Amino acid sequence: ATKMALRAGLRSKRGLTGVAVMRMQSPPVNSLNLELLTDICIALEKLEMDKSCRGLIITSNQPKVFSAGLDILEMYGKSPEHCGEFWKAVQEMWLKFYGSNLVTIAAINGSSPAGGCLMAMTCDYRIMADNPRYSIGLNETQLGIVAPFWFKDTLMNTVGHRTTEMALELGLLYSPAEALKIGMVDQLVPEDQVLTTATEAMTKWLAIPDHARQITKSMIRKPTIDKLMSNREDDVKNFVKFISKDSIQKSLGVYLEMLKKRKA
Ligand SMILES: CCCCCCCCCCC/C=C/C(=O)SCCNC(=O)CCNC(=O)[C@H](O)C(C)(C)COP(=O)(O)OP(=O)(O)OC[C@H]1O[C@@H](n2cnc3c(N)ncnc32)[C@H](O)[C@@H]1OP(=O)(O)O
Repeated sequence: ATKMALRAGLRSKRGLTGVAVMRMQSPPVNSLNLELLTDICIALEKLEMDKSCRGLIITSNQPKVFSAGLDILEMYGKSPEHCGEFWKAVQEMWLKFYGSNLVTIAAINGSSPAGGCLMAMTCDYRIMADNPRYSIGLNETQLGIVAPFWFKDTLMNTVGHRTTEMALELGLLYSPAEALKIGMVDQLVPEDQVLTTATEAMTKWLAIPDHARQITKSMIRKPTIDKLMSNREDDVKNFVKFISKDSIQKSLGVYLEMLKKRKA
């Protein structure tokens, strides 16, 4: 049986029509594997074609975690062919979200490292739970891996050049308060208010005529999207070559062990 990895539906409560809520529910930590990425892309594609849908809130059904980022098990000990397929799915998710015509809001109700942070940053607006135990950021270098140029571009477009240098080179994970300070997230609220606040924020964004907002969004994001679009195949090749290196595989193995030991 196929596992439902997310729920998407159009809500009509409190006068808020045309807004879908996508809840990632891939236990234990919503790590982005091929199945979840594919489900997310298909759901977004359907919403994008649905004329009654104008906005999307993405959140998590897992406690304490928005998304643990890319599933390391999809990149560790796998064939080059598998790694290539996986990377295409990551690219697809980014392209669909970053270029979405919908108003997209991330309701970040838990930690959101690496690919989880990337996903949140593709949205138009980010609301995070004000819990100092949670963290968000692009921590790739801490795993001994390198975030590709389009991860870097997304971060730079969000927080600026100097902050990106520090954040990316040091692989920094920020507390919600720090993330707000550097502009990685836009608003902090108590944990139980993340979704309602996202709904309120959505009302403000939906007050703008769609065509004007969409053209403006595209004008700002298109150069970044085009850069990946014109380099997709090379980017896959680079990823496969990089991730297949013995030294990188070793780093990933050590990191996975560390995650397990930390738990014990
Ligand atoms: C020259 C340039 C070329 C460039 C080419 C490209 C190069 C490659 C670029 C790749 C980009 C990668 C992006 C990523 O997203 S990598 C993933 C990074 N993610 C992390 O570092 C997060 C790790 N996880 C955590 O910190 C915690 O799990 C978290 C805070 C999210 C939750 O903590 P919690 O205590 O609630 O949960 P546990 O740690 O106990 O985890 C539960 C189980 O889940 C496993 N787990 C966690 N995260 C992942 C993951 N990302 N992938 C796979 N598995 C994960 C964890 O091991 C536990 O498993 P067990 O129950 O079996 O022990």
